[in-house]
Amino acid sequence: MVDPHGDLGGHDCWIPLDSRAASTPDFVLTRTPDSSRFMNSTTESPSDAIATVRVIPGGPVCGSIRPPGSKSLTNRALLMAAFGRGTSQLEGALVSEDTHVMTDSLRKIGVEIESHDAGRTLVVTGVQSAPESDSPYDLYIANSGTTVRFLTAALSALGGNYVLSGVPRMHERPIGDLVDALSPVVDGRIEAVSEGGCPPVHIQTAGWAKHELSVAGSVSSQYLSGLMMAAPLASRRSNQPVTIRVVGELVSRPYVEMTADAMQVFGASVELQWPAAAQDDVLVQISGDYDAIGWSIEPDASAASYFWAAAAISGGDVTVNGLSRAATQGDVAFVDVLEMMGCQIEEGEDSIRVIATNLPGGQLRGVDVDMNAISDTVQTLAMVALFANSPTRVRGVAHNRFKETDRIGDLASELRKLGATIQEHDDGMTIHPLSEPAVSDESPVRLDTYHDHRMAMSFSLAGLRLGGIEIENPACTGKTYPNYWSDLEQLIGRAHHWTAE
Ligand SMILES: O=C(O)C1=C[C@@H](OP(=O)(O)O)[C@@H](O)[C@H](O)C1
Ligand SMILES: C=C(OP(=O)(O)O)C(=O)O
Repeated sequence: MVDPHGDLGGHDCWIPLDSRAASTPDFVLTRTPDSSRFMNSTTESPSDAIATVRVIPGGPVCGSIRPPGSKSLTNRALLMAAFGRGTSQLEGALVSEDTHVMTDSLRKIGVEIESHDAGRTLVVTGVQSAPESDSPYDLYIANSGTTVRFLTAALSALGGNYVLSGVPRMHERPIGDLVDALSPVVDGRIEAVSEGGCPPVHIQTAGWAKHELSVAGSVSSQYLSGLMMAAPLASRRSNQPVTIRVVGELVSRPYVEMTADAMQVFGASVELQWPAAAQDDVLVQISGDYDAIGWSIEPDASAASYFWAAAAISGGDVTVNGLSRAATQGDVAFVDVLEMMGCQIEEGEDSIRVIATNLPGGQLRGVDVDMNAISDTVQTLAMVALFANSPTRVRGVAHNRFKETDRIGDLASELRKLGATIQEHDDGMTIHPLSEPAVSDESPVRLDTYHDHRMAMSFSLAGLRLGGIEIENPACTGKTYPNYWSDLEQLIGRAHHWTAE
């Protein structure tokens, strides 16, 4: 028994991940040779695939971990390096489906990307002009919102002929507001062909002909981020700064600040003007171009939320390394919500530790919280809220209905299967404490994940306290975190239970 921090007040804690010598993960996801399915390559043969996983409940989770690189930063960095001047080196990149479809698409249109250290180091040589082709480039973007929205904007500014398509759910995820922003400015045509303005997206342009745009931001901030990152490509042609006006509400503001920060790291100049009054519009002015740089990518803060929540839910003590409150990613603010619920937060120079070992009576408090800025952590919070002593109201996340799945309606359905009382609201939900669980080792419950990585990772947290939770299609974490299950096993110090199809 190792006490990783030395002040755990008599709680039983496991050996911290960082100090466990030569531990071998029990679960490593790899694709089957035909790429059609995932399998656990430590125990399964290529013909098997994983059907469900159960996390075995136990005591407090204590230890430390460094999640893989940020998806949002990796896909921004890839895009800017791909169209920058010279060769950039990205360290600590995320290796996952969302970043794979970005690198794959960029390579397809002629961007040279060398991969080292199993994909965590990427050397990218930028291209400056539209690729030649008689027929459109077919780019597969799976269900990656960042990839389709960032590429749509950038490729329309670069010029060329492209079709971007993905999985069926991607063809239900809106991109109409971005296409409407681009249609009046492109020299050519752009169209989202599925009902309601959803991908596939068809692009055939010779770049942008104008340098003033308006975009709506109430469905996704990725439209504005995409336009901002595309602007330097358009400025090359016009030699004029680009001005973007956001009409109406803008969701997920920290991601726009992240875009501006990252663009400045790559040498572009960005002036972001936030409205002084509610009725004013957000205004962005962009000039300059992208230089080649060396950049080290932060660990993913949305992924970190699962480990911080594991401490809160289990009365444990978890340190996430590589992130501080000064991180570029807004999702580090998830620890503020845990603090409101009663957890103690300790910030190191390059780490954030969540301590829940000294909660009075082990009790978390329910909270009333606007999560518009940190909407990827709503599912994580919902799991913590089940174990609080009063209801939790989540506000400001109507846009969560447009993500990998309807993250309000579908989340409510799955929580109800566990016996929870949930009220659904237009802009969020109320989660009542789980007083009488409808799940146990004797009466297992199978939770659907809707191909949503965050559903799967969040449900694993409920499994730390409740026996019998079977999470279907655990491989869907591959969208942003292929090694989630083995990292969790190592952190909690016990193996999960797997079933094959
Ligand atoms: O810009 C980004 O990197 C992201 C923005 C957010 O999307 P919305 O702006 O659609 O909320 C977030 O949910 C997504 O995971 C990543
Ligand atoms: C919403 C998400 O991803 P995206 O919009 O980039 O597909 C997410 O990762 O939770």
